[in-house]
This record gives sequence, C-alpha cells and structure tokens, in this order.
Amino acid sequence: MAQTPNPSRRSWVGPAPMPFLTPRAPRRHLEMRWADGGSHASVRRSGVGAVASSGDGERDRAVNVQVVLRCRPLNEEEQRLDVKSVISCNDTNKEVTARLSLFKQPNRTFTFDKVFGPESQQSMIFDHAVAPLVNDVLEGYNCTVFAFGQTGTGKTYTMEGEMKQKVSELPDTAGVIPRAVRHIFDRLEKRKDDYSMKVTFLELYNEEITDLLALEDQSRYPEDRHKRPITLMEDGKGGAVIRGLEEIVVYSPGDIYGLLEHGSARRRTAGTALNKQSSRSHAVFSINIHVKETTVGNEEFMRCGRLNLVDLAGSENIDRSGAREGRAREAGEVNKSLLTLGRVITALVEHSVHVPYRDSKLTRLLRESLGGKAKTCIIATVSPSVHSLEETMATLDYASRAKSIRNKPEANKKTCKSVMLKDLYQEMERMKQDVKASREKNGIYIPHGRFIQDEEEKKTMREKMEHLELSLEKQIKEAEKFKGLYLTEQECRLDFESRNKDLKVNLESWKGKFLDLQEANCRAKMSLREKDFVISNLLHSEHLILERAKDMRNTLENATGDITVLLNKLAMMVSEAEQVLNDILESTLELKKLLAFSAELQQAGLKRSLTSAQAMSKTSIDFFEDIRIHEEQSALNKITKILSALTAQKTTMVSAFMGQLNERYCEEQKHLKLEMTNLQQVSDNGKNESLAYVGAVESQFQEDMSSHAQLNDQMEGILQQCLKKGGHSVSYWSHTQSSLHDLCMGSIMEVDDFIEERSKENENMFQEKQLFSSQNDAEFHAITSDVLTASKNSLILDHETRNMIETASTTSSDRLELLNEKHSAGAESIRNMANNCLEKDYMANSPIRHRPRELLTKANSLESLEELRASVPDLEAKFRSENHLEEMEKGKQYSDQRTRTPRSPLMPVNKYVERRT
Ligand SMILES: Nc1ncnc2c1ncn2[C@@H]1O[C@H](COP(=O)(O)OP(=O)(O)OP(=O)(O)O)[C@@H](O)[C@H]1O
Repeated sequence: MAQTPNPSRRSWVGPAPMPFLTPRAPRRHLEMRWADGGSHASVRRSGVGAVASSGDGERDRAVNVQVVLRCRPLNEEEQRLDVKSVISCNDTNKEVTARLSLFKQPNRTFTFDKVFGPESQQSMIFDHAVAPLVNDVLEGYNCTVFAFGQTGTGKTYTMEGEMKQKVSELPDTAGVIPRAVRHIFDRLEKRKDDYSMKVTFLELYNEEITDLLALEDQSRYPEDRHKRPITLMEDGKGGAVIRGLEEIVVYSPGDIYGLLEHGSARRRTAGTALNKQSSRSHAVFSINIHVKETTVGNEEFMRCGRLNLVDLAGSENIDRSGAREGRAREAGEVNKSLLTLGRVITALVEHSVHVPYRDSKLTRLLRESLGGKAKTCIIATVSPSVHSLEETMATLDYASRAKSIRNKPEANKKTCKSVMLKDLYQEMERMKQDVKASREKNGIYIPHGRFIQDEEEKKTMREKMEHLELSLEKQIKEAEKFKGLYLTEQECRLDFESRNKDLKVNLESWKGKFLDLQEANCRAKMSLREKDFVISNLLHSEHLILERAKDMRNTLENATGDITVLLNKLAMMVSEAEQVLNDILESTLELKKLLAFSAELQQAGLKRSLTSAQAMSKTSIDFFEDIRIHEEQSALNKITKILSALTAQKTTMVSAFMGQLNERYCEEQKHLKLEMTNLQQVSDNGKNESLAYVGAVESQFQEDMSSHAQLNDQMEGILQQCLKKGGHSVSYWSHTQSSLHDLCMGSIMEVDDFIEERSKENENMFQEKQLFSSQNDAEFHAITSDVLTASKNSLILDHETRNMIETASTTSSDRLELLNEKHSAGAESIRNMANNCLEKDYMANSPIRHRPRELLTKANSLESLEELRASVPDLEAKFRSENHLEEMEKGKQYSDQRTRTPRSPLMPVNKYVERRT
C-alpha cells in the first residue's frame, strides 16, 4: 500500500486529498485512511482571506505593517549608457536617500523597517524580512508578503527569482517564494509535525481572476482553455471568497516548484521599454498549511495558517514604458487597481471611516492583509536610475505611508479533528447518495398500467410543469428583473450610504470649521476694537508730539539767530587777531632794524677798540724801547763817571789800589753786565708780553667779530621764524574762520560741540602764542645777555667802546622790553577779546538770551519726548484689562491657532506698531 498518495498522481481537477497527508512513512496510516475515506469537491471555496480566519482565538495587539525597501542595481543597459544613480541606501540606519540635489531640490530621506541596497542578496531579503512571517504561518497566522513598485524594479525577481531547474539546493538567485517553501518544509520536518499542505495560484488581470493551476480544458477556443473566470464573493464577515479556485495538495518543495513554474509560465507578460518580460497581472500564490496538534485527552486539533505571496503588476508611466493601444489600456487597468490600493493605504493611514476596499478586486483580495487580521510585510522595490526618479519618489512616498497601517493579527481558530472529519464524512455521504440516486434512476422496473397512468400523470404533470415552468420562467424573468433592480438598488443604497457617511463626515468637519470661523470672527472684531483704541491713543500722542515739535522749532529759530550773531562776532575777532598779528610783524621788523643798528654800533666800537689797542701796543713798544735805550745810556754814563773817578783815583792811588781797583772794576763790570742782561731780559719780556697782549686782543677781536656775526645770523633766523609763525597764524586764523563758517552752516545740534572744540583750540592757540612769546622773550633775554657780555668784554679793552656798547645795549634792551611789553599787551588783548567772545559775548551774551545747552534742555529733553510716546503693549494691556479679554484668551488659544488666517487687514498697522515699540 502506498504510504502516501502518490504525488505523481496529482490531478488538476481530481479530488484534493484530505488534511494530514504528511508524506512521512511512520505516520501515514491515519492520513491515508482519511485520504481513502472519500473524495472532496473538486471545486471548493478558497480565497486569500477565507481560511478559517474568523476564529475567536487569541487576539494579539495591533502591529504595524512591516515595510522593507529594496533597490535593484543598475542593469547592464543602464551601466552602458552611464545612467546616473540617485538613490543611496544605508542598510545600517535603515535609510534611503533620494538625491534630489541634482535638480536643485533638497535631498529626501526615508526610513523603513529594513533597507536592502543594490548589493543585497536574495537570501538576505528572505532571512531578514520574510522568514519570521513564515514561522508565524506555522503558528496558525495568515501572513502576506507582497512586492510593489514601478515596472522593472525587481518585484518578480524578489518574489520568484530565477529558478529554472528543480534542484534540491536553491540557487542564490531564488526568490522569496521558493525559499519560503523550503523553509516551511524544513521546519515541519524538523518538528516532526503531521501536516497537510495545499497551494493555490491565481492571477488578477483587468479585474478578472484566473486560476493559474487549473487544468487546461479541451475547449475549442484556446483563449478560453486556461482562463476560466473565477468569482470573488464576500464571505459576510468582511473577508473574500473565491469560488472555483483549484487547491493542489503538495508533498514536497519540488511539487511546489513545479506548480510555480507551471503557473508563472501562464502568467500574462509582455515586453515593455522598461522590462523585457513585464508581468501585466497581479499574481497571488498561497500556501495553506494544516498542522496537527494533540492535546491532553488525546483530542486532536488542527492549526491552520496561510501564507500569501503576492507579486503585483508594476505601476508604469505609459509614456516611458512605450505602451500603445491595447497595452496602454492594460497599463491603465493596472494603474487603476494600484491607484485603488494607494487610496486604501491612504484611508487606513488617515483612519478614514470609509476604506474603499470594494473599489477593486485587488484590494478586496488584500483586505485581510491591509488593516485586517493577517501579518503583512510589504517589499517596495525601486530603481536607482535618475530616469525613474519620479516613479521612485511615488513608491517611496507610498511605502513610507504604508508603514503606519496597523493590522490586528489573530491566529486562526484551531479546529477539532473529529468535527472536521464529521463534516467531511457528511459531505461524502451526501455525494454518495447523489451518485446512488442517479444510478438507480436509470435501472428501475415499472408495471404497464402504472406506467400508462404514470405517463398520463406525467403528461398532465408535464403540461402543468410546462405551464408552471412558463409562469415560473415569467416569474423568474420578473424576479431576475426585480433582482437586477434590487441589486442595482442595493448597490445604489450602499453607494448612497457610503456617500451619506462621507457627507456626514464632511458636514461635521464643516460644522467645526464654521464654529472656528465664528470664533475667529468674534476675535477679529475684538482685535479691531483693540486696534481702534490703540490708534486713537496714538493719534493723541502724535498731537502732543506735534506741539512739542513746534516749540522746538521756535527754540531752534532763536538758536539760529544767536548763531548768526556769534558768527559775526567771530569774524570781528578774526579781523582783530589779524590786526594784532600785523602789529607783531611790524614790531618784529622794528626789532630787526634795531638789532642791525646795534650790530653796526658794536662793529664800529670794536674797530675803534682795535685801532686804540694797536696804538696802545705801539706806544708800549716805543716806551719799552726808550726805557731800554735810556737804561743803557745811563749805565754807560755811570761807567764813564766811575771810570773817570777811577782814573782820578788811579792817579792818586795808582800803585796802592791798582790791584783792588782792577778787582773792583771786574766785579763792577760783572755786576753791570748782569744788570744789563737783566735789563735786556726785562725789556724782552716786556716786548713779548706786549706782543702777546696785542695778539690776544686781536684774536679776542676776531672772536668777538665772529660771535657778533653768529648773533646776527641767530637774530636773522629768529626773525624768519617769527615771520613764518606770523604767516602760519594768519593762515590758521583764516582756516579757523572757514571751518567755523562751514560748521555753523551745518547742523544746529553740532554748534555746541563745535564751539567747545573751538574754545579748546583757541585755548591751545593762546598757549602756543604764549609759548611763542615766552620763547621770544627768552631769546631776547639771551641776546641781551650776549650783547651785554660782549659789551663787557669790549669794556675791558676800551672804556669808550664799552660805554658805547653799553649805551647800545641799553637802547636795545629798552626797545626789546618795549616790544615785549607791546607784544604782551597784544597777546593780553587777544586773550581778553577771545574771553569776551567765548565766555561773555557768546556764553552770556544778552542779545543771545540762552546758552546752547540751556536751549536744548529747555527745548525738550529726550526723556520728555519719550514720555509723549504711547506704548502700544501698555495700551493693549489696558484695553484688554478694561474689556476682560485675558480670560477669554486663555480658553481660546488652541482654536485661535487653528483659525488664524494668514492674511490680516491690520497686519501692516500691527507690524508698524511692533517696529516702533
Ligand atoms: N536585485 C536585482 N539583482 C539583479 N537583477 C535584478 C534585480 N532586480 C531586478 N533584476 C532584473 O531586472 C529585470 C526586471 O525585473 P523584474 O521582472 O523582476 O521586475 P518587475 O518589477 O517584476 O517588473 P514588472 O512589474 O514589469 O513585472 C529582470 O531581468 C531581473 O533579473
């Protein structure tokens, strides 16, 4: 006996095996018994959301739909054309960034539950995103994995992958479906569970469901052979039921791979500009698993789970995919169903009252998986190409929104095996009876009379039946008509109900908006009154400020008159200063003349002293020469007298005193010679001394001459300096005058500072002038003392000269003192005039009534002006407190934020007031 139904016997239309046909040797008896126990209807109810999903089993908490993103690598064509990649994936941070900076827009980054970049392998997608769901299926949950994205981005590659031959080892390119199948079998084997597994594979094309696993019938029209439409119905509990879908029992992964290959080959594909083999339909591959569980008391239960693997048709930009005519219509249908899917996602994310599941078959099929009781994983696929950026952004946006969909996964109710068997047996029994009845009907014997009677009855009955049939047909037609009407009406009613609901929701929201607007209106009115209050106060302040401004204008006019007077006075002062300077220049010239005269006098005196000194030295020389001659003569006379005396004595004392006389003569001669030498020496000394004295007098004279010349030069230099400084003073005064003029023509506010500066500058100038005059004084004193010294030196030589020099010096110093006095008097007069001008005439001048500071202070201080300003916040606070607005404000902040309109007629006024404050 075969231990398990022979998998090769699998029939496309034959009875599907009973559950628990685990293809495992030691456990097969029981399952076989079930399998042999009867047939099962070849056409059964099935559906993505129809498997025992209505149990009241353990209710899990709501969980978000898992959304993972996969970006495929650039394909060969794109690489050849050097197409730019604009998508970057950060698997670690689970982020995808669309580099919109190429289009001068900020980059956009999306976060998903998992991100798989272009280098990601098929196994990674399965291990990280799908395997946990597959495990949940074995625990009794319904789980759905579906891929969506633009056409050609790798949905089919991700879901099915490349799996051409049925090898035991999966190739690296195998997709989610073969890996899920392998995983399920591995797990069941490992746990040594009893199980049965059935698969379905349907295609949804142009809103028509087709069974991709149905046996091809022998219909004459090839089109009809494998495209028998299947009905999608509601199960009354919010789920969908697919009537007529083939469920194929499978025993090994190989079985499933075969079916998958067979079904995939029948899927409608077409070559598009974006994908050579583009799937033009949505495909749903479902695996139903029943696992046996034995509980205490040997009660056997069945845990059932379903895994739906959905490969959606690609959304396509018809222009770019190059679809034409029929294909364009087809693409339109695909896009329409995907659009409905998008609307369902939006409605779920926004928690809308109405979710438009019913708008397309795709959303009806996926109802349980989106916002229902299933666990769902969405694989969004994108292309990195810059040319697909628009579609990629749409996919990323939808995928990102889909993350917020919340499902309430619920495990399927475990069914008691005996109950299930009972149901099955009952079904089998009913079918057996059917078969038996039809068999018996063909072979029963009936007597002739009874047969004729029966025939007549039958005839009557037939006539009646025909009549009835006719009336029934009529009634049926009418009923169908009514049914059609009823259905239309039902549809209309449903439509109206849903519209009514929408309208009610809209009405509610409009009511809310109306209330908000009413509130905003009240607030706007109040705000207007507030602004009126503020504006009237502002106008009052403006009036006060105008009055003050008029006062200030008068004060300023007075100040302008005063400044004009002041200017005139300054001009007068400048001319007086020029007069003083001219006086200084004149006195300097006089001084120069005096000094020249004094120098001439000194020169003449010195010349005279030189002449007298020369005469004196000549007289001295002559005198000493005379003395020397006189001395010699007197000595010779003495000698002659002595000799004559001696001769007389000789005569008397010739013999006695001859010796003594001779000795005495010698001694006397010696003595005389000594005296002569002394006299000669004295005479030489006197001569030398007189010569040295004459030389010294001469050199002294020369020195005096050169010092006089130097003094002359110094005097010349000083005079030049005086002249220069005088010129400088003149230009300085003229510059001062022009500056004063310019500055006075400038701002009135600057007059005060200007005058202060001028006063300081005048002070400095006076100090300079004083310094200058004191320098002049010192120089004059130095000259005088020099002259006096020279005069004194000359006095030593010649009294007369000295007298003359003294006279000249006295005259010079008298003149100088006179000049000095005059100069001091001039300086004093300038100072007095300046003082008069600055302190008396200007600061306390009677016609000028006020000092500038006084004028300013009296006019209006800044504080007094500030006092006039009306503070808008204070005014608002005053208004609010008077009108008890604060209380109202507190409770209405929220609505205020909502109802605040961006445009406000008072906005410019408010802004102006804010700026002012
Ligand atoms: N991650 C990937 N690695 C390598 N090749 C890939 C990848 N994704 C897709 N491809 C290749 O890109 C091409 C298009 O992929 P596929 O047919 O799966 O796209 P699709 O999204 O299903 O398109 P359609 O919606 O038109 O059916 C295929 O040749 C496939 O092999």
